[in-house]
Amino acid sequence: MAFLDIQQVVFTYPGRAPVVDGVDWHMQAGEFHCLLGRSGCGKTTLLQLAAGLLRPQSGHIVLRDGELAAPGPQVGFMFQAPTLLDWHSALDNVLLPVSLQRRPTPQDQARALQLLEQLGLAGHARHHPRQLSGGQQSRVALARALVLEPPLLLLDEPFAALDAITRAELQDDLLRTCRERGTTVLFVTHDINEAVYLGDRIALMHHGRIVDDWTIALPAPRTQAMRHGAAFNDYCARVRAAMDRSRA
Ligand SMILES: Nc1ncnc2c1ncn2[C@@H]1O[C@H](COP(=O)(O)OP(=O)(O)OP(=O)(O)O)[C@@H](O)[C@H]1O
Repeated sequence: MAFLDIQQVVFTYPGRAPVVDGVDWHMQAGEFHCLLGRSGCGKTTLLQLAAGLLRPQSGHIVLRDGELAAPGPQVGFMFQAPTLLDWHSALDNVLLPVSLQRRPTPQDQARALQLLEQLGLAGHARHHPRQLSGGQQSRVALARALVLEPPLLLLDEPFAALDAITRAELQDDLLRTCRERGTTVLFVTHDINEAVYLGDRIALMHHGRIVDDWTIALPAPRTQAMRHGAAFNDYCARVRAAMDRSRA
């Protein structure tokens, strides 16, 4: 059985045609999948369904062996904007999902500090968001999404606002951190290059449906040098051609 099983899911906002229109998608534990598609095709809505933030009108979303009914500690999120609390330190921002449930223990603090360290922010735990760069704020948001050690991580264009170099660094940090923890990741992006670099699989969404998908057989761990190789660029060209076909 799949770790995350999206079965024939349909979702419609009131008064509109279905935005998610019969999606089937299956992920095994520890896999990293990218969801790619043009603006407005339904990617964020599908991610919100997978998070339990929206309920499908028909179909099922099964996480491990239970139907997903509501958001919970089994799912971590990160969205495009880091949305940190400016009056909290980086460390307290990372601990926020814990603080909302109970008083953080020394073990929680140690885990949050370890995440900050893994993400290259060891010296910034006491800094406030306004004292951090955009890339550093995104790292804090990523650590916050991981602090409860969710087995499933849902990411919605988390690096879209960053410059290319910072983005590439964060992609490597994300891959390493999730590999070390065995986290299963569903990652929404517009960027073909990003999807090929990160994904074990890519799903292409168009008008609420998955219209194409690819298994990316590049070696793991990914290295920046792979971006210049023939295999990488061949995958990018194939995905690009499918996106061009799905323009209508
Ligand atoms: N709360 C809402 N109420 C009504 N319609 C909505 C709502 N949220 C999204 N939509 C519509 O549903 C469609 C899909 O939106 P969604 O945000 O899922 O697309 P997306 O693929 O993530 O787009 P983008 O890449 O631009 O973020 C769009 O046409 C959007 O206008």
